[in-house]
Amino acid sequence: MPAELIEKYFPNLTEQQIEQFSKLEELYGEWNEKINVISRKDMDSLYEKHILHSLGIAKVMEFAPNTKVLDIGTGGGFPGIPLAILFPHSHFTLIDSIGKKITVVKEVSQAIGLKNVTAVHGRAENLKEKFHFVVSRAVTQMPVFLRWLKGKFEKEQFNPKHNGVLYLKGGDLSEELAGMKAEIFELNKFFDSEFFETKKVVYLSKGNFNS
Ligand SMILES: C[S@@+](CC[C@H](N)C(=O)[O-])C[C@H]1O[C@@H](n2cnc3c(N)ncnc32)[C@H](O)[C@@H]1O
Repeated sequence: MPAELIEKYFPNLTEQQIEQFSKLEELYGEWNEKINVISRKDMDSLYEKHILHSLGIAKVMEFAPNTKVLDIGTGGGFPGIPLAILFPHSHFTLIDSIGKKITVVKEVSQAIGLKNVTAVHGRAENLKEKFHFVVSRAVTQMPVFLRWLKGKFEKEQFNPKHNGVLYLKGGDLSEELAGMKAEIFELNKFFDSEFFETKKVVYLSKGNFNS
């Protein structure tokens, strides 16, 4: 079962979490027939390239209960849905500017019984809510992304150890992150596969953006 790949790296999953991860293959397979949410060539490696990749964030940050997390440009639900399965006591708001992708997020979340996901159709820069963390994967260049974060963090709740941005990136980041105080975590330290050789989690705490 492909969900075994997830158990290999996250051995403390509950039965419910294992079932939820297991169901994703069929659900995304069905949705991909109707709407192209995941590139078709990647469907065979859904668990590695999308689910485990999304969970790279969980190797860097363990979200405490009641943490509010925003996933900007979630597409079909990455990294938000895998993280919401892994952290059932945190709340995840998944936003995308394309309505049909948000339909997929809503349907998949409902089908696996996720109670901690809110799916929003809209542009991230227009969202007025406040969060503790922002996560994202493959949406835009960091300087643009940082502008979208204005007003997204509660000032009085801001604690640099417990708030910030976790961004999944590939390739060379030196130019994009020039002048920023970023911590970079190489995912091949956590996951044993060629796919992760160039993949990283960029962690930005306050000081890099106008909260
Ligand atoms: C390349 S896809 C990545 C989707 C997903 N994060 C993933 O890794 O599979 C980028 C997504 O960002 C969304 N997007 C782009 N600009 C946005 C904005 N300003 N607000 C919300 N979503 C946006 C697009 O609609 C698209 O679904």
